Amino acid sequence: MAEASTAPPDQRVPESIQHSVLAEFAAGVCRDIAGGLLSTTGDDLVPFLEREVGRLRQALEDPFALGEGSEPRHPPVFDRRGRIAVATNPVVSHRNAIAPPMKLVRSGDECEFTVELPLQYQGPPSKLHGGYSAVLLDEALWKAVRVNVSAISFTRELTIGYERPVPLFEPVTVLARVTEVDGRKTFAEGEILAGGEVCSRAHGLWISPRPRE
Ligand SMILES: CCCCCCCCCCCC(=O)SCCNC(=O)CCNC(=O)[C@H](O)C(C)(C)COP(=O)(O)OP(=O)(O)OC[C@H]1O[C@@H](n2cnc3c(N)ncnc32)[C@H](O)[C@@H]1OP(=O)(O)O
Repeated sequence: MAEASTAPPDQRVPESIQHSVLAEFAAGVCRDIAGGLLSTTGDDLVPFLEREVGRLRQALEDPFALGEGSEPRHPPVFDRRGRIAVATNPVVSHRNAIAPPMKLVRSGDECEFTVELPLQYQGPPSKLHGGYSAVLLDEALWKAVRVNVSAISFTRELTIGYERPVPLFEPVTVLARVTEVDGRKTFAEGEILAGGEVCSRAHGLWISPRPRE
């Protein structure tokens, strides 16, 4: 049996829409298993796992039925050779089981995302782990920089203020915008909101690398 490759995805065999749909479905099952392992105890554990494995087995019996008449939930990105690029991003990619995934709902001067965090992101009871708030904000502010500045930039500084806990199990909004562009430096800010109230604020600096000599 072939082992899972650790090579970067662009070195793998070409993807199809159907493979992409199957992989996204499998990632969704993995997410449900990750959350369920934390909320399912005692005698409920075995039936829970059987159910989840059954969902995967059913999909594998007719893998391409999943894709019939449907588009991947995450529109495919094509590489320079016209192949589907595998989106590895650990915050927004539907194919990455670690990603919640956070969804971009508006893009422009301000970027808006929505996300609902299950139990595997818990810090305080029923609240989001603070480190994960920083992950969401890093991604959102980076996206605002990416949309508004042509050169690719990387996070140089990120400051987070935690004003209220971010709740799990309900939709929260993440907003981000650029505040200043100064040569290779771009400053951005943003917030996580729940029920219309700001829970966390972030500001930071993104820098595009110096052009190679
Ligand atoms: C294919 C891609 C897909 C990309 C896909 C990405 C997916 C989304 C990821 C989300 C975003 C991330 O997490 S990105 C990953 C996390 N970040 C990283 O790994 C970045 C690691 N850091 C770096 O690689 C580097 O530090 C860079 C490239 C960011 C900057 O390098 P550099 O060019 O050498 O920078 P440096 O000279 O130190 O600073 C540049 C200028 O900024 C000034 N400066 C530095 N800090 C500050 C500061 N706090 N406030 C004001 N100014 C500052 C300096 O004085 C200098 O001014 P002057 O002398 O010019 O006047």
